[in-house]
Amino acid sequence: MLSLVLPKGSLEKATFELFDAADLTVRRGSDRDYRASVDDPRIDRVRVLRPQEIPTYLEQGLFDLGITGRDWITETQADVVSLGELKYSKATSNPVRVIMAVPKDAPWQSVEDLPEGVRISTEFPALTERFLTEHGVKARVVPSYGATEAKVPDIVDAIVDLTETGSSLRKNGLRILDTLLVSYTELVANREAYEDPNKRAAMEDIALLLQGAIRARGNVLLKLNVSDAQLQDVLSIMPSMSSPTVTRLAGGEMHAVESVVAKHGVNTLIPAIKAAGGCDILEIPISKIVD
Ligand SMILES: Nc1ncnc2c1ncn2[C@@H]1O[C@H](COP(=O)(O)OP(=O)(O)OP(=O)(O)O)[C@@H](O)[C@H]1O
Ligand SMILES: O=P(O)(O)OC[C@H]1O[C@H](OP(=O)(O)OP(=O)(O)O)[C@H](O)[C@@H]1O
Repeated sequence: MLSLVLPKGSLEKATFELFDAADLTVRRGSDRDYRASVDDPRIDRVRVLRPQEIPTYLEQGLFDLGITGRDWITETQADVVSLGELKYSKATSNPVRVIMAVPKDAPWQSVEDLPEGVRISTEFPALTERFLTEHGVKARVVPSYGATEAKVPDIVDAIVDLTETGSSLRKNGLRILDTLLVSYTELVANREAYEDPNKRAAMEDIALLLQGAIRARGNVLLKLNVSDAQLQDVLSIMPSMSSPTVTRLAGGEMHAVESVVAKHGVNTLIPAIKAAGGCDILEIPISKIVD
Protein backbone atom coordinates (compact mmCIF):
# COMPACT_ATOMS: atom_id res chain seq x y z
CA MET A 1 0.00 0.00 0.00
CA LEU A 2 1.18 3.56 0.57
CA SER A 3 4.52 4.76 1.87
CA LEU A 4 4.21 8.08 3.65
CA VAL A 5 6.77 10.79 4.46
CA LEU A 6 5.98 13.39 7.12
CA PRO A 7 7.86 16.64 7.94
CA LYS A 8 10.31 16.81 10.79
CA GLY A 9 10.87 20.21 12.44
CA SER A 10 8.57 23.23 12.22
CA LEU A 11 5.56 21.31 10.93
CA GLU A 12 6.13 18.14 12.96
CA LYS A 13 3.96 18.79 16.00
CA ALA A 14 1.03 20.27 14.03
CA THR A 15 1.20 17.39 11.52
CA PHE A 16 1.15 14.69 14.19
CA GLU A 17 -1.79 16.44 15.90
CA LEU A 18 -3.66 16.59 12.58
CA PHE A 19 -3.11 12.88 11.86
CA ASP A 20 -4.35 12.10 15.36
CA ALA A 21 -7.50 14.19 14.80
CA ALA A 22 -7.99 12.41 11.45
CA ASP A 23 -7.89 8.98 13.22
CA LEU A 24 -4.58 8.22 11.55
CA THR A 25 -2.47 8.39 14.71
CA VAL A 26 1.25 8.20 13.95
CA ARG A 27 3.15 5.99 16.39
CA ARG A 28 6.89 6.02 17.01
CA GLY A 29 9.26 5.05 19.79
CA SER A 30 10.29 8.62 20.62
CA ASP A 31 10.48 12.02 18.95
CA ARG A 32 14.02 11.08 17.82
CA ASP A 33 12.63 8.07 15.99
CA TYR A 34 12.39 8.85 12.28
CA ARG A 35 10.62 5.60 11.42
CA ALA A 36 6.99 5.44 12.44
CA SER A 37 3.75 3.62 11.71
CA VAL A 38 0.07 4.35 11.32
CA ASP A 39 -2.47 1.72 12.29
CA ASP A 40 -4.33 1.95 8.98
CA PRO A 41 -4.57 -0.68 6.21
CA ARG A 42 -3.78 1.95 3.55
CA ILE A 43 -0.42 3.00 5.03
CA ASP A 44 2.41 0.48 5.36
CA ARG A 45 5.55 2.61 5.87
CA VAL A 46 6.11 5.99 7.51
CA ARG A 47 9.29 8.11 7.69
CA VAL A 48 9.79 11.52 9.25
CA LEU A 49 12.25 13.68 7.26
CA ARG A 50 13.18 17.29 6.52
CA PRO A 51 10.43 19.08 4.55
CA GLN A 52 12.94 20.62 2.14
CA GLU A 53 13.97 17.13 0.96
CA ILE A 54 10.44 15.71 0.74
CA PRO A 55 9.43 17.00 -2.77
CA THR A 56 12.54 15.43 -4.34
CA TYR A 57 12.02 12.08 -2.58
CA LEU A 58 8.41 12.04 -3.79
CA GLU A 59 9.46 12.91 -7.33
CA GLN A 60 12.03 10.09 -7.27
CA GLY A 61 9.42 7.59 -6.08
CA LEU A 62 11.09 6.90 -2.74
CA PHE A 63 7.66 7.55 -1.16
CA ASP A 64 4.10 7.59 -2.53
CA LEU A 65 2.62 10.35 -0.42
CA GLY A 66 3.97 13.14 1.78
CA ILE A 67 3.43 16.43 3.49
CA THR A 68 5.58 19.48 2.86
CA GLY A 69 5.26 23.20 2.16
CA ARG A 70 4.54 24.80 -1.22
CA ASP A 71 7.74 26.80 -0.59
CA TRP A 72 9.92 23.69 -0.92
CA ILE A 73 7.97 22.36 -3.90
CA THR A 74 8.61 25.69 -5.65
CA GLU A 75 12.26 25.88 -4.57
CA THR A 76 13.07 22.35 -5.77
CA GLN A 77 10.70 22.52 -8.79
CA ALA A 78 9.97 18.84 -8.13
CA ASP A 79 7.41 17.23 -10.41
CA VAL A 80 4.80 15.99 -7.90
CA VAL A 81 1.00 15.86 -7.78
CA SER A 82 -0.76 17.99 -5.18
CA LEU A 83 -3.81 16.53 -3.45
CA GLY A 84 -4.58 19.92 -1.97
CA GLU A 85 -3.63 22.50 0.62
CA LEU A 86 -3.81 21.56 4.27
CA LYS A 87 -4.48 24.82 6.06
CA TYR A 88 -2.04 24.75 8.96
CA SER A 89 1.44 26.10 9.67
CA LYS A 90 3.76 25.83 12.68
CA ALA A 91 1.67 28.10 14.92
CA THR A 92 -1.54 29.08 13.11
CA SER A 93 -3.98 28.00 10.40
CA ASN A 94 -2.64 30.77 8.16
CA PRO A 95 -0.17 30.24 5.32
CA VAL A 96 3.46 31.29 5.65
CA ARG A 97 4.95 33.84 3.27
CA VAL A 98 8.38 33.83 1.67
CA ILE A 99 9.33 37.47 1.85
CA MET A 100 12.26 39.74 1.05
CA ALA A 101 13.15 41.92 4.03
CA VAL A 102 15.64 44.70 4.71
CA PRO A 103 16.59 46.64 7.86
CA LYS A 104 13.80 49.06 8.89
CA ASP A 105 15.91 52.13 8.10
CA ALA A 106 17.33 50.91 4.74
CA PRO A 107 16.79 53.35 1.84
CA TRP A 108 15.11 50.79 -0.48
CA GLN A 109 11.31 50.80 -0.95
CA SER A 110 10.99 48.09 -3.62
CA VAL A 111 13.11 45.24 -4.99
CA GLU A 112 13.99 47.32 -8.07
CA ASP A 113 15.74 49.84 -5.75
CA LEU A 114 18.34 47.24 -4.66
CA PRO A 115 21.80 48.18 -5.96
CA GLU A 116 23.94 45.87 -8.10
CA GLY A 117 25.92 43.43 -5.95
CA VAL A 118 23.49 43.59 -3.01
CA ARG A 119 24.08 40.63 -0.69
CA ILE A 120 21.00 38.51 0.07
CA SER A 121 20.98 35.59 2.49
CA THR A 122 18.35 32.88 2.04
CA GLU A 123 17.42 29.24 2.48
CA PHE A 124 15.62 29.55 -0.90
CA PRO A 125 18.43 30.39 -3.38
CA ALA A 126 16.66 29.10 -6.52
CA LEU A 127 13.41 30.91 -5.74
CA THR A 128 15.34 34.08 -4.91
CA GLU A 129 17.45 33.97 -8.10
CA ARG A 130 14.30 33.54 -10.22
CA PHE A 131 12.63 36.48 -8.45
CA LEU A 132 15.66 38.74 -8.86
CA THR A 133 15.99 37.88 -12.55
CA GLU A 134 12.29 38.76 -13.08
CA HIS A 135 12.96 42.17 -11.51
CA GLY A 136 16.27 42.75 -13.29
CA VAL A 137 18.31 42.89 -10.06
CA LYS A 138 21.91 41.61 -10.06
CA ALA A 139 22.63 40.39 -6.53
CA ARG A 140 24.92 38.06 -4.63
CA VAL A 141 22.69 35.33 -3.23
CA VAL A 142 24.31 33.72 -0.19
CA PRO A 143 22.88 30.35 0.91
CA SER A 144 21.70 30.32 4.54
CA TYR A 145 21.31 27.29 6.79
CA GLY A 146 19.07 29.00 9.39
CA ALA A 147 18.97 32.05 11.67
CA THR A 148 18.76 34.09 8.47
CA GLU A 149 17.29 37.21 10.14
CA ALA A 150 20.35 37.51 12.37
CA LYS A 151 22.67 38.18 9.40
CA VAL A 152 21.46 41.67 8.50
CA PRO A 153 22.94 44.27 8.31
CA ASP A 154 26.55 43.19 9.04
CA ILE A 155 26.81 39.96 7.04
CA VAL A 156 24.25 40.68 4.28
CA ASP A 157 22.08 43.63 3.15
CA ALA A 158 18.77 41.79 2.78
CA ILE A 159 17.19 38.39 3.34
CA VAL A 160 14.59 36.15 1.74
CA ASP A 161 12.97 34.15 4.51
CA LEU A 162 9.72 32.73 5.82
CA THR A 163 7.36 34.65 8.00
CA GLU A 164 4.29 33.35 9.74
CA THR A 165 3.37 35.56 12.71
CA GLY A 166 5.95 38.26 11.85
CA SER A 167 7.54 37.99 15.29
CA SER A 168 11.06 37.09 14.04
CA LEU A 169 11.05 40.06 11.64
CA ARG A 170 9.94 42.45 14.39
CA LYS A 171 12.53 41.16 16.84
CA ASN A 172 15.29 41.70 14.29
CA GLY A 173 14.20 45.20 13.17
CA LEU A 174 13.33 44.12 9.63
CA ARG A 175 10.83 45.52 7.12
CA ILE A 176 9.18 43.53 4.30
CA LEU A 177 10.10 44.77 0.83
CA ASP A 178 8.16 42.21 -1.20
CA THR A 179 6.41 38.83 -1.04
CA LEU A 180 7.80 36.10 -3.31
CA LEU A 181 5.35 33.35 -2.43
CA VAL A 182 2.40 32.52 -0.19
CA SER A 183 2.90 28.94 0.95
CA TYR A 184 0.48 26.47 2.47
CA THR A 185 1.28 23.02 3.77
CA GLU A 186 0.28 20.50 1.08
CA LEU A 187 -0.45 16.81 0.69
CA VAL A 188 1.63 15.70 -2.30
CA ALA A 189 2.10 12.46 -4.20
CA ASN A 190 4.51 10.72 -6.52
CA ARG A 191 3.07 11.02 -10.05
CA GLU A 192 3.31 7.31 -10.91
CA ALA A 193 1.75 6.22 -7.60
CA TYR A 194 -1.08 8.70 -8.15
CA GLU A 195 -1.79 7.10 -11.56
CA ASP A 196 -2.30 3.69 -9.88
CA PRO A 197 -6.09 3.49 -9.23
CA ASN A 198 -5.76 1.60 -5.92
CA LYS A 199 -3.10 3.94 -4.57
CA ARG A 200 -4.99 6.99 -5.76
CA ALA A 201 -8.17 5.79 -3.97
CA ALA A 202 -6.16 5.30 -0.76
CA MET A 203 -4.58 8.77 -1.13
CA GLU A 204 -7.99 10.35 -1.63
CA ASP A 205 -9.33 8.61 1.50
CA ILE A 206 -6.43 10.01 3.51
CA ALA A 207 -6.94 13.50 2.02
CA LEU A 208 -10.63 13.32 2.95
CA LEU A 209 -9.87 12.39 6.57
CA LEU A 210 -7.23 15.13 6.93
CA GLN A 211 -9.43 17.81 5.33
CA GLY A 212 -12.39 16.64 7.45
CA ALA A 213 -10.35 17.09 10.62
CA ILE A 214 -9.17 20.55 9.51
CA ARG A 215 -12.71 21.66 8.66
CA ALA A 216 -13.96 20.52 12.06
CA ARG A 217 -11.44 22.75 13.84
CA GLY A 218 -13.09 25.74 15.46
CA ASN A 219 -16.60 24.36 14.99
CA VAL A 220 -19.07 22.81 17.44
CA LEU A 221 -22.51 21.26 17.17
CA LEU A 222 -25.26 23.13 19.02
CA LYS A 223 -28.47 21.25 19.90
CA LEU A 224 -31.48 22.71 21.65
CA ASN A 225 -35.21 22.47 22.07
CA VAL A 226 -37.67 25.29 21.42
CA SER A 227 -41.44 25.72 21.37
CA ASP A 228 -43.44 26.17 18.18
CA ALA A 229 -44.13 29.79 19.08
CA GLN A 230 -40.46 30.69 19.55
CA LEU A 231 -38.93 28.58 16.76
CA GLN A 232 -38.60 31.47 14.26
CA ASP A 233 -36.96 33.72 16.88
CA VAL A 234 -34.31 31.07 17.57
CA LEU A 235 -33.74 30.27 13.86
CA SER A 236 -33.29 33.95 13.05
CA ILE A 237 -30.15 34.11 15.23
CA MET A 238 -28.84 30.59 14.60
CA PRO A 239 -25.84 30.46 12.22
CA SER A 240 -25.29 27.20 10.31
CA MET A 241 -23.18 25.54 7.62
CA SER A 242 -26.15 25.32 5.24
CA SER A 243 -29.40 25.50 7.19
CA PRO A 244 -30.18 24.30 10.74
CA THR A 245 -31.89 20.90 11.11
CA VAL A 246 -35.33 21.19 12.72
CA THR A 247 -37.19 18.10 13.97
CA ARG A 248 -40.56 17.97 15.71
CA LEU A 249 -40.35 16.25 19.11
CA ALA A 250 -42.57 13.20 19.67
CA GLY A 251 -44.87 14.90 22.17
CA GLY A 252 -46.19 18.46 22.53
CA GLU A 253 -45.47 21.60 20.56
CA MET A 254 -41.67 21.45 20.78
CA HIS A 255 -38.95 21.28 18.15
CA ALA A 256 -35.33 20.12 18.33
CA VAL A 257 -32.87 22.34 16.44
CA GLU A 258 -29.28 21.45 15.61
CA SER A 259 -26.60 23.36 13.76
CA VAL A 260 -22.84 23.42 13.23
CA VAL A 261 -21.55 26.81 14.37
CA ALA A 262 -18.18 28.47 14.83
CA LYS A 263 -16.80 27.96 18.34
CA HIS A 264 -15.70 31.58 18.25
CA GLY A 265 -18.86 33.47 19.19
CA VAL A 266 -20.59 30.63 21.07
CA ASN A 267 -20.07 32.61 24.29
CA THR A 268 -22.57 35.22 23.06
CA LEU A 269 -24.72 32.87 20.96
CA ILE A 270 -25.79 30.50 23.77
CA PRO A 271 -27.21 33.25 26.03
CA ALA A 272 -28.91 34.81 22.98
CA ILE A 273 -30.55 31.47 22.08
CA LYS A 274 -31.69 31.08 25.68
CA ALA A 275 -33.18 34.62 25.65
CA ALA A 276 -34.97 33.83 22.37
CA GLY A 277 -36.70 30.83 23.98
CA GLY A 278 -34.25 27.97 23.44
CA CYS A 279 -33.81 25.39 26.24
CA ASP A 280 -31.89 22.13 26.89
CA ILE A 281 -28.98 23.65 24.94
CA LEU A 282 -26.04 21.28 24.27
CA GLU A 283 -22.64 22.26 22.84
CA ILE A 284 -20.92 19.19 21.38
CA PRO A 285 -17.35 18.99 20.02
CA ILE A 286 -16.94 17.84 16.38
CA SER A 287 -14.05 15.63 15.20
CA LYS A 288 -14.63 15.80 11.45
CA ILE A 289 -16.71 17.59 8.85
CA VAL A 290 -16.79 15.85 5.47
CA ASP A 291 -18.77 17.41 2.59
N1 LIG B 1 6.47 29.36 11.36
C1 LIG B 1 7.14 28.60 10.48
N2 LIG B 1 8.47 28.70 10.38
C2 LIG B 1 9.15 27.94 9.50
N3 LIG B 1 8.58 27.05 8.68
C3 LIG B 1 7.24 26.92 8.73
C4 LIG B 1 6.46 27.67 9.63
N4 LIG B 1 5.16 27.30 9.45
C5 LIG B 1 5.17 26.39 8.48
N5 LIG B 1 6.39 26.14 8.03
C6 LIG B 1 6.74 25.22 6.94
O1 LIG B 1 7.55 24.20 7.48
C7 LIG B 1 8.56 23.82 6.56
C8 LIG B 1 9.89 24.05 7.25
O2 LIG B 1 10.88 23.42 6.51
P1 LIG B 1 12.45 23.42 6.81
O3 LIG B 1 13.05 22.40 5.89
O4 LIG B 1 12.92 24.83 6.74
O5 LIG B 1 12.65 22.82 8.20
P2 LIG B 1 12.35 23.25 9.68
O6 LIG B 1 11.27 22.35 10.06
O7 LIG B 1 12.05 24.72 9.82
O8 LIG B 1 13.70 22.90 10.37
P3 LIG B 1 14.83 23.90 10.90
O9 LIG B 1 14.16 24.61 12.05
O10 LIG B 1 15.92 23.00 11.27
O11 LIG B 1 15.15 24.85 9.76
C9 LIG B 1 8.36 24.69 5.32
O12 LIG B 1 7.65 24.02 4.31
C10 LIG B 1 7.57 25.86 5.86
O13 LIG B 1 6.73 26.49 4.91
O1 LIG C 1 7.04 34.86 11.54
P1 LIG C 1 7.41 33.91 12.65
O2 LIG C 1 6.21 33.35 13.36
O3 LIG C 1 8.42 34.50 13.60
O4 LIG C 1 8.07 32.58 11.99
C1 LIG C 1 9.06 32.61 11.02
C2 LIG C 1 10.40 32.17 11.54
O5 LIG C 1 10.33 30.79 11.94
C3 LIG C 1 11.29 30.02 11.18
O6 LIG C 1 12.51 29.93 11.84
P2 LIG C 1 12.91 28.72 12.80
O7 LIG C 1 12.42 29.00 14.17
O8 LIG C 1 12.47 27.40 12.20
O9 LIG C 1 14.48 28.83 12.78
P3 LIG C 1 15.50 28.87 11.53
O10 LIG C 1 15.49 30.30 11.03
O11 LIG C 1 16.79 28.50 12.14
O12 LIG C 1 15.00 27.89 10.48
C4 LIG C 1 11.50 30.85 9.91
O13 LIG C 1 12.73 30.57 9.27
C5 LIG C 1 11.42 32.26 10.44
O14 LIG C 1 12.65 32.64 10.97
